[in-house]
Amino acid sequence: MGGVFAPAQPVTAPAPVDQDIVIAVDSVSVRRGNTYLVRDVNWRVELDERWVVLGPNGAGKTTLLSLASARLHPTQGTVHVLGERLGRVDLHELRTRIGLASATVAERIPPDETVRNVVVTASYSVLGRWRESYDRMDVARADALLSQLGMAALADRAYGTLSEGERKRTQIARALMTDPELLLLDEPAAGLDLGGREDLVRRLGELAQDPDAPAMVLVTHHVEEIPPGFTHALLVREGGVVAAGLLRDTLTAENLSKTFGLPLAVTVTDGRYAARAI
Ligand SMILES: Nc1ncnc2c1ncn2[C@@H]1O[C@H](COP(=O)(O)OP(=O)(O)OP(=O)(O)O)[C@@H](O)[C@H]1O
Repeated sequence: MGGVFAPAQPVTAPAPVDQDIVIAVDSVSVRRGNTYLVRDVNWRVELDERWVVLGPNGAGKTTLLSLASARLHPTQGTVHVLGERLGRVDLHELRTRIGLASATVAERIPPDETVRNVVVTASYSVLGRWRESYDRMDVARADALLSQLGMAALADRAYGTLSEGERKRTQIARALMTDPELLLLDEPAAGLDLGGREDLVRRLGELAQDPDAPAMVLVTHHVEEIPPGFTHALLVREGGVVAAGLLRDTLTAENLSKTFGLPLAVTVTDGRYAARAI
């Protein structure tokens, strides 16, 4: 893929952390009552990195993504996103610099909206077509993104008539519409059949290997869904970090077994991971 991404933008706001650091999570806990959703987490994501966040149900993955997307404040510790400290910045403005595709965002897409409008309206931070017309450049960008994601032929279809795989690709095009500095994908392959998953993994792999694409964080339960070109992994269990770092060093049988709480064997073939119980 290539062509629709502007070269990576330097972080312009005064940065209390290193400007190459896109997400800085320092000693962060999120608590609701007596329950820790995440506990004492440290995590750093740099500009040119593509991270996968992996862990079982309830491990705290979505909570971490909510912090990274400036939708949640930590109970303890500090979070910087794109050089801005949560709690000291206009969250609405910060969110316009972040692309997010998640089930929660998807639920709010009107089913009768055309695919093109679902994508193009991201420029105005609204869901649904509230304006009568859009700049031609916005429409051209939306069409270019839809084309990259294999959705050109469906641009005029109503979103509600799409298959699950087509919806996921539309959501990703929408998340990329504002040329974000950070792209967050929460379980993008959930609910897809084998063909749909493989198609999406291939497209995300192409995106991951585009040097002009934004920093990326992808949440998943399955190592099979890690696109080639992803560089780092954060393994979480019960709100805590089991291991973090370069994918090849982190995604070991030992770490994965600890993360999922059962003995697992891990294989890598042509940049694709697979895991099975032993
Ligand atoms: N408001 C809340 N009050 C109490 N517990 C909560 C609240 N929100 C989330 N939790 C709990 O925090 C834990 C972490 O939730 P989170 O959604 O971050 O996990 P996850 O790793 O994304 O899970 P999944 O893979 O199932 O989506 C879960 O056990 C969840 O039930």
